[in-house]
Amino acid sequence: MKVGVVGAGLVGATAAYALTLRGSCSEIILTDQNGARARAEAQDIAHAAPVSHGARVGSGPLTDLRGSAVVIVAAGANQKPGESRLDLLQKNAAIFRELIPQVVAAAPGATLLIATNPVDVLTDLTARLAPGASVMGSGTVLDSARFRHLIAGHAGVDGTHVHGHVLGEHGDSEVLAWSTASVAGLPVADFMAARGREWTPEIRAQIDADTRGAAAQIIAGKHATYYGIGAALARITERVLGDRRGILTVSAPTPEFGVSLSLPRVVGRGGVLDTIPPALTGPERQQLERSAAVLRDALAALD
Ligand SMILES: NC(=O)C1=CN([C@@H]2O[C@H](COP(=O)(O)OP(=O)(O)OC[C@H]3O[C@@H](n4cnc5c(N)ncnc54)[C@H](O)[C@@H]3O)[C@@H](O)[C@H]2O)C=CC1
Ligand SMILES: CC(=O)C(=O)O
Repeated sequence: MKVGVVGAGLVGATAAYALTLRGSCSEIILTDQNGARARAEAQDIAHAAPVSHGARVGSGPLTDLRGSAVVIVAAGANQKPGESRLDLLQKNAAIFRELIPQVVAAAPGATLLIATNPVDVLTDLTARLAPGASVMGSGTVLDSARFRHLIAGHAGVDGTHVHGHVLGEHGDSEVLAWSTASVAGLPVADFMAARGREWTPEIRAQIDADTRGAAAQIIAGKHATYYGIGAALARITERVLGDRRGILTVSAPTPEFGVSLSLPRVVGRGGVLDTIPPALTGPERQQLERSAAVLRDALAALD
């Protein structure tokens, strides 16, 4: 039940904090090229352990990842205001080419959970750099949470009872699969009608814009996003550690599309156990094809 975190910046440290508060694992090791940062974050998070679930939280070099069942990779540059995730590709790919072989050497057998952006293309790159390893990206787990949160706000209910998937790229071309969305088992429009809530094409369009634009809005306000992704990474990790077989829209190499992207997948011990083909409408399927094409172009730019 040991989890490694590579990159102890805002995302890596927040994931470690979420794992600690949720009692997701018994040991967490933070590692970063900035050793002082990793040490300080580990020390700070360790102080939350005795008042939560008692996880052992430490820091060290990459070799200390040995024995990790899951290694979360959040090392690399984040977006500056106005930058897209794909703008980070060449910079973060260079980091991954050096880093991933060292991670695999230190923690053979670990499931590698990629968070660094552009997460889909870096998931593909990691799968190439670590042949045979279990590799997935956090994909659109965060975007699906944003989608559910926004629907829940209009429905006037707790977001855990809202279901709905964002598919494709974790990025500008992502697809809000409205046909998969439901509240209390009802299609969203039916639920809103049953509760007498306002539900119009304009509200749907605003939810689309706010889901797609959430990262840019938050980055404009505070330079980075980390709480949502921290919780999402903890949840994905728990599904692997506990072999929970949760359905999550993680990113993984997908032969049908020739690239890593997000689809609903069964996640348990060993990572992605199965992919559930979503029943999409024609226009949703076309959007998904377009999103895959964006990612294929980005991947080709790496070669
Ligand atoms: N997948 C998702 O949904 C999300 C992904 N992200 C991405 O996560 C990544 C990290 O973002 P932040 O934590 O905000 O950035 P940050 O700048 O706070 O942290 C990045 C850390 O990576 C470390 N690092 C860089 N190169 C390294 C190397 N070779 N070895 C070890 N450590 C190295 C840096 O020292 C730094 O501590 C970015 O690419 C960001 O875009 C951010 C939010 C959501
Ligand atoms: C930064 C990023 O990828 C997000 O918050 O969605």
